[in-house]
This record gives sequence, structure tokens and C-alpha cells, in this order.
Amino acid sequence: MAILIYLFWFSFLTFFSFIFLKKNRNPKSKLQPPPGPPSFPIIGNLHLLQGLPYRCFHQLSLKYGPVMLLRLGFVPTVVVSSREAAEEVLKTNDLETCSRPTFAGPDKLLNGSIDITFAQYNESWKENRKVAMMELLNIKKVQSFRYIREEEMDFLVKKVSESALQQSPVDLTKTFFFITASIMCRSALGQNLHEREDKIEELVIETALTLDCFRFSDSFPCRLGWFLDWLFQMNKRLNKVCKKLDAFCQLVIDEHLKPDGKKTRDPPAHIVAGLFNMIEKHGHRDSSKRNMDQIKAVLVVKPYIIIYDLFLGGIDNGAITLIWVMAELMRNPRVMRKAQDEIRTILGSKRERITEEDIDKVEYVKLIIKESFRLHPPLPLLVRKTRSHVKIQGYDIPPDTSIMINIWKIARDPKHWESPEDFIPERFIDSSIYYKGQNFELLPFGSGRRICPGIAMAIPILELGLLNLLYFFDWRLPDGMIDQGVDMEENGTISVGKKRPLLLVPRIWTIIQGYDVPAKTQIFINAYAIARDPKYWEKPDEFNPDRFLDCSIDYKGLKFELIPFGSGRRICPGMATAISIMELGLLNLLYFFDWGLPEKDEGEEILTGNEDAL
Ligand code: HEM
Repeated sequence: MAILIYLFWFSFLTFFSFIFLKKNRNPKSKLQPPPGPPSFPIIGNLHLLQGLPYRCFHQLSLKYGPVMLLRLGFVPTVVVSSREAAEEVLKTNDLETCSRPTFAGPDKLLNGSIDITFAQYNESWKENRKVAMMELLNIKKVQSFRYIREEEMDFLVKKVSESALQQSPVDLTKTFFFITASIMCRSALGQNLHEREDKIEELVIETALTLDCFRFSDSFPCRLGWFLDWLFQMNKRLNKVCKKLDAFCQLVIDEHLKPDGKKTRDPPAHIVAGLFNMIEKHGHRDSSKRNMDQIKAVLVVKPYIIIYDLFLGGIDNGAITLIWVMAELMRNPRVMRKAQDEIRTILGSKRERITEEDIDKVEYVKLIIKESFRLHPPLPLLVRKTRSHVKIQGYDIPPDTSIMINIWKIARDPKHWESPEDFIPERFIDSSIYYKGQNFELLPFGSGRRICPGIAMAIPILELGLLNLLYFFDWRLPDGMIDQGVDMEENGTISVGKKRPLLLVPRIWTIIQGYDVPAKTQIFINAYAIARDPKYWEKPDEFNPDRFLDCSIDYKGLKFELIPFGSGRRICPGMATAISIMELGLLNLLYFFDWGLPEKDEGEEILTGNEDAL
């Protein structure tokens, strides 16, 4: 079927190519375009993109250089693959290159891309971004959500502990998506996912996967593209996701608008409230002038688009990053061991909880996250569109040209990175390279006017998550997967995550008197020796019940110098019955009888230690 579709499409386009060929040639153009591979009419260089786009671009850049021109269908696209060229785009020419090309998926989802992420550079984008910063993403707001992040991490530890006790694998992909979704939904929307039955994190994954699909209209932004999308039912799945997302957004808005709406402990001034306040200020809620339908139309659109940005930007990228970090740590046991040693030494062995105050104490965790961003940026291609003519590395690039910056390739460029393919967090010790858009060899959050506004929100989630996972647990691959190791296959075109779920078996960190005790070790506790230890007992070998007069030592498992019934989870459940039998028995034996030793010889035997005679 796939071959038939491909053949149909190819012959269809080739036929049309001859008709369009003449029209597309412009011999009078003075443009000096960047070099690039020869292209077919109509399809251009689309046939060269087989596999993950950033890897294909990397291969092509080896031949055509760090600034090359591709034709992706009808869309001229300049691919930038060097730090210097990236700096020229994102810093020198930021204003001229800070628009975005139109993508059919988001365009449909958002009724014309009037959100933040996919919006053209215009007043509406500026306003939306300002509101998002004001109401949700500035440092002060982010700090006010600290208790939410800490509570959610406590929940994470509890869930993982349950699997650890059963020694069963945890699907970390699902777990991380749930945790990031839960944090984002509580912080931004006042929605507590623990109280909801629908699986929002699954909707996030589904939305991301659906948007990531190839669409003809991305490369042929004309009727031909729409027709082909319609013909091959490319939007069927998207329509379904739109409906689900719509229902969720509507629910958030309805709950917000209800005067007696659900009260939660979480901050009421979340971003939805902020947007409504903004609309109110602008007079859109003046019901005397507008009818209710109009008002609702305005009210629905803004929160909806911001909710959408949070879904993709906030949840997807955060979860993807944590998954990559854990996968790399499993592949690099040296780094895992070092991180755990450092965290556990600094935080000590008696912690029941880790808070954000602990984050700055452990530098190595920050280096690990940086290194993971370098090797696995969740968005490996930054996508821009020129607003006017720009010159990049001496090449002229006309307005309305898409620019893709291959940050994946730049972060592995041997010109800037020693052993670029290896996971070495130590490379950042004493290095001034940071990921906030100033150093163009490391751009996981982009740079310039379109830099990710969610950095302050994203980083504490990653750091706190990793601290918890490495402090409380040791990790191993599930039985049967140990020989294969961790697979690192990638998936996706816009955001790129690990293709297969990451399954790992946790073990609760066990430390006894400073000694690390590995999983599945047998432990014998010598209760006999402890109960005769002269450190705790005077004349320990003497039978002297009086030692317990006015003494708080009991045998119920709370005083560890006397544990005849054991202690903890496995304490003897028959203790109470046994004690009643013994007490009643002894009472009877002592009340009704006097006792003496048997005849002399046998008594002597007992006194000399022959207990069988008793
Ligand atoms: C590990 C986590 C994250 C990564 C790696 C990441 C990465 C990025 C990147 C590379 C961009 C494009 C920047 C550019 O074009 O120069 C971006 C844009 C954006 N991100 Fe993030 N992001 C993350 C988390 C978040 C969070 C937590 C939020 C919000 C809560 C968020 C919201 C956005 C928005 C709204 C944009 C669009 C900005 C614009 O076009 O003006 N991101 N992000």
C-alpha cells in the first residue's frame, strides 16, 4: 500500500513538474544563494530526507557546507550547521529572522497559528509571550510553584518505591510524562491530574506524535498540498486529537469561569486567570456591549492557545530530557556512580525528602543535565523564517525563506567539543558555556527573541527530578535486557525523544553504617549477640528481670537492643498472641505450683549445662 501511495505521488508530482518548471526559473535573479544539492522540479530535495531530518542535514552539510540551500517541495530552506553561522542568524540578524514558517499541523490545531511557538513575528505573538512571562514563567512565579514540584517529586519517589519493593521494572517514559504533565497542569492551569480520570499525559504524547507527522501541505503550501493531505487522510488523526484537546481546554475554561468553581490549594493566579484579567482590562468582557457568544469566542481562543504551548513546550521537552538523562546514565555507570556518591555524600544518609534547597549543593547533577542537552537536545532543529533579506556567512537569503539551525550537529562539532560523541559531564567543569542562548555551540533552548521562555520553569523540574531518582534509588536494566544494554534509538522530527520506552528496575538505596549494601544481599541480624552486648546491658549474661524496672526497653521492635520478634515490615505478626499465651502460661505455672529440680544426679547435669535433661 505504502509503495502504491509513493508511486502515485511521485508520478503525480513529476507530471506537474514539467508544467511548473519554466515558471520557477528566474534567470534574472541577482541572488547568490548558498550551495546545495541539485533539486528535482516540484519535489526539490525532499527525496534526500530519508530518516531523521537533522541527521540527513548533517550528512548533506558535510558535502555542501555549514550554510546550504535545500528545496523542500516549494519551500526554500536554508540549513545552518555551524556555531558561527548560527550566531549570525540568532544574534546579528535576530530581528530579521525571528518569524516562523507555517506548519500545517499546528496551523489546523490553532486556527491559524496565533499561539506563541508557531506564530509569525507580530503584535499578537508579542502580547501572548508577554502574558505567558508575566503570569507563569517569570522567576517569581516559578518560585511560587516550588511546593508543587516538591510534592509531585514526593509522589514520584513513592511510586518508584512501590516498584522497587516488588523488584518490577518502571516505565520511566510514562512516569516522566505524568510527572511533568502533573507539575505543568497544577502550576499553570490549576488542574490536579491525581484527581482526574482521563490520562492527560497520554494526550500530550498523542498530540506531539500527531503534529510530528509528515504533511504534504508543509512542503506544498498551496491547494496541491491540501488536496494531497485530504487524499491520503493525513489529518484524520489530527482531527481526533483536536477534539480531545478542545474538550480539555474547554473544561479548564469552564471551571475557571464558574463562580463557585472547584477550589484547589494551588495558586488561583494561574495563567488562565491572567489571560482573563488581560481580556477584562481590554474591555472584551463588557457584556453590555457584546453578546455572550462573542465574549466566549474571545475568551476561549487565548487560554486555548497558551494551554497548547504549555502542552507541547512544557511537558514534552521536559519529559524527553529526563528520559535521555537516565538512558545516558545507564550507559555510563561511571557517571551514575559518581553522581550518586556525590549526592549521597553531600545530602547524608538520613534524608526522607529532597527539596529545591538541595539543588545548588550538588554541582555534578547540573553538569549531567548540560551534557544531556548537548547530546540530546529535545528540539534538534531551530526553525525560523526570514522577514527581509539577510546575509549569512556571505550568502544572500531572501525574505520568507525558512531557516533551520541544526543545533544537534553544532553541539557535536569536533571543532568545539573534544570526544564529541562521548557523554562526559566533566567537560563543563570550569567552562563558561551555558545553555541560555549566549553560547552558540550549545543551544537547547534556542536564542534571541524566540528563545524558550520556559527555561526557569524547566530547569528545577529536571534538577529536582534527577536528584530524587539518584538519591533514593539504584537502577538496573530488567532481567533479559542486560546483555542488549540501553537502546538509544531516536524518534520524531520536531521534538526528538527516545523511540522505545525506558524500562528500568529501581532498588531503594540501602546504606548500613556507611556501607552500601547491594541489591539481593542476604542480611542476618544477630539478635542474640545484640541482646548480650555489654555496650547496652549490664552483666549481660545474668538472668535479671529487675533490669527492666523503670526501663523503656520493650520487645515490640522499636528498641533495637531487644528484638526477639524482629522489627519493621517483617516483624512477627503473632507477637500479641504469643505474649498472651506466655504470660498466662507463666501465671498458671507460678500460681498453682512450686517447682524444684529433679533428683540430685539429673539436677547436677542441668547445672553443668546439659539442657536436654530439663
Ligand atoms: C527541557 C525543557 C525545554 C526545552 C529543551 C525547550 C526548548 C525550546 C526551544 C529550542 C524553543 C525554540 C527556541 C527558538 O526558536 O530559538 C522553545 C520555544 C518555546 N518554549 Fe521551550 N523548552 C523547554 C521547556 C519549556 C517549558 C517548561 C515551557 C513553558 C512552560 C516552554 C515554552 C516554550 C514556548 C512558549 C516557546 C515558543 C517561544 C517563541 O516562539 O517565542 N518550553 N523551547
